[in-house]
Amino acid sequence: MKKIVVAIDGFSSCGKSTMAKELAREAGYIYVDTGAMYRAVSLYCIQNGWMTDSEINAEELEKHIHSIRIEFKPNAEGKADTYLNGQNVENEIRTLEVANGASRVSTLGFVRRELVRQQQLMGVEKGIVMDGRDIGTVVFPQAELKIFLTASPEIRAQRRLDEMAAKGEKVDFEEVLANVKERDERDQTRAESPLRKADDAIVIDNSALSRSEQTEILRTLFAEKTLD
Ligand SMILES: Nc1ncnc2c1ncn2[C@@H]1O[C@H](COP(=O)(O)OP(=O)(O)O)[C@@H](O)[C@H]1O
Ligand SMILES: Nc1ccn([C@@H]2O[C@H](COP(=O)(O)OP(=O)(O)O)[C@@H](O)[C@H]2O)c(=O)n1
Repeated sequence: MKKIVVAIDGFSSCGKSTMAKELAREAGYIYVDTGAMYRAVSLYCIQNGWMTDSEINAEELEKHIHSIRIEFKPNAEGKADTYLNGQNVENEIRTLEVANGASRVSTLGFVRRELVRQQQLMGVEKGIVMDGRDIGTVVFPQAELKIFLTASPEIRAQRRLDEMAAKGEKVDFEEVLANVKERDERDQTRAESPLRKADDAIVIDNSALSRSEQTEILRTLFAEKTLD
């Protein structure tokens, strides 16, 4: 079976990482959550006091961009946790505040260039499933399988709310919905690598699909692309 690159892009909280992780596990591929990388940069800015509600200190961030080390290491359950300069930040990066900051730092060209460079290095040997916003358009335009995942904003907000509630976090639906819509809007309208469907991407709307149904669709597409 030939090794390929699988690029999964789409809107916030629609299930990209759920399907990407599942496929990577089954195929024995590396899985990379590029959103976690933008979230780690966001957390780094917050920790250093470089991000307020209205501004990002882009000058300081640019000076330090090469000192930000992001790694993924398996935890006791075998899932990859995100590390920022040696610290496990997997839980910290999943807040709405960090998500919002991620969508703001991701508009900066020098941030995107550095993270894209690292992502391309991770995929040189193929055998990788990567999810994000620009994987099929910018990071791996030659990816053999490209998916553009979507679902209605209300369904996506409810899924994210359920996930946060399961972790014991108290957030309200309107707050999560506003966060999802604001990030979608910023992702689609930014000048640098805006979120858009690659011309050769396959669109999957999973609003009415279960996790296993969406994985089955992906599994079938993957099998077709990896036939020798
Ligand atoms: N088809 C689905 N039906 C219901 N919930 C789903 C489905 N796919 C994913 N989820 C859940 O939705 C939430 C967001 O999924 P996630 O994979 O983190 O999205 P993304 O990577 O696009 O942000 C998670 O809690 C996940 O378990
Ligand atoms: N390849 C990527 C991945 C994420 N991002 C940005 O990073 C933010 C967080 O990404 P994420 O994938 O963790 O977000 P969710 O879909 O999990 O809510 C997004 O809102 C995007 O603005 C990006 O610009 N490019």
